[in-house]
Amino acid sequence: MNDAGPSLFVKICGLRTERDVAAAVGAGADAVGFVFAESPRRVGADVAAELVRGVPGRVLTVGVFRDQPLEEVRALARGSGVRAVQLHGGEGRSDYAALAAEGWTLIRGAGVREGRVPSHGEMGEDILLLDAPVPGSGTSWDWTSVDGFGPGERWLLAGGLNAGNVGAAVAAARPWGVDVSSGVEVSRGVKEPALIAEFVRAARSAG
Ligand SMILES: O=C(O)c1ccccc1N[C@@H]1O[C@H](COP(=O)(O)O)[C@@H](O)[C@H]1O
Repeated sequence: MNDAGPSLFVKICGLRTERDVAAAVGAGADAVGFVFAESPRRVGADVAAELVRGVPGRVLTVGVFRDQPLEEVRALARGSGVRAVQLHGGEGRSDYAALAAEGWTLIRGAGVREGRVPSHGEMGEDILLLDAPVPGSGTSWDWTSVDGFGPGERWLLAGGLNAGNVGAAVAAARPWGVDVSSGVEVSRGVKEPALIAEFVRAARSAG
């Protein structure tokens, strides 16, 4: 995985077509996400596998799940060939431990409610993703409520980001990386290459 180093790690999520993947990879994204949870962005394992094959090794491929049985997560992650699993539901420590033992990089999606910011590593995740309470909804939250992550802690800021606000969000919260879906779409589930390029540029110049 690109360890981001001094520059901001950028993930583009909810890709559904070869055009989306080409736009994200061409713009210089560090990670691309494929949604297997209930969503207008949902893809099946076969479509995702085809898309994953077109992603260069320097880019982390991520499968996104929400409240799905562990067996289903395993089957979709294996079938698609993603290298990381992002969990957004009520999965427990034992689920994280089982998936970690099988070698996936684990991202924990956690909603920030009423300013309560979860701690990094509570479930044994590699990367914490702080999001709005409803993931993938394009809703933002109070980024200034984040305080106290150490420089070595890998956490992604997500929720309602776009090229116009990512600079201010990064300045306020100082994340390790950022993640976007709705903010690079022209309509729900439909990505726009120009918005992806603009987002990556804005994020990179902020971080
Ligand atoms: O995108 C979805 O539909 C989705 C469904 C279930 C879990 C997570 C989902 N997406 C994640 O939501 C955030 C950001 O979303 P947005 O930019 O506010 O639209 C991102 O982490 C996606 O991976």
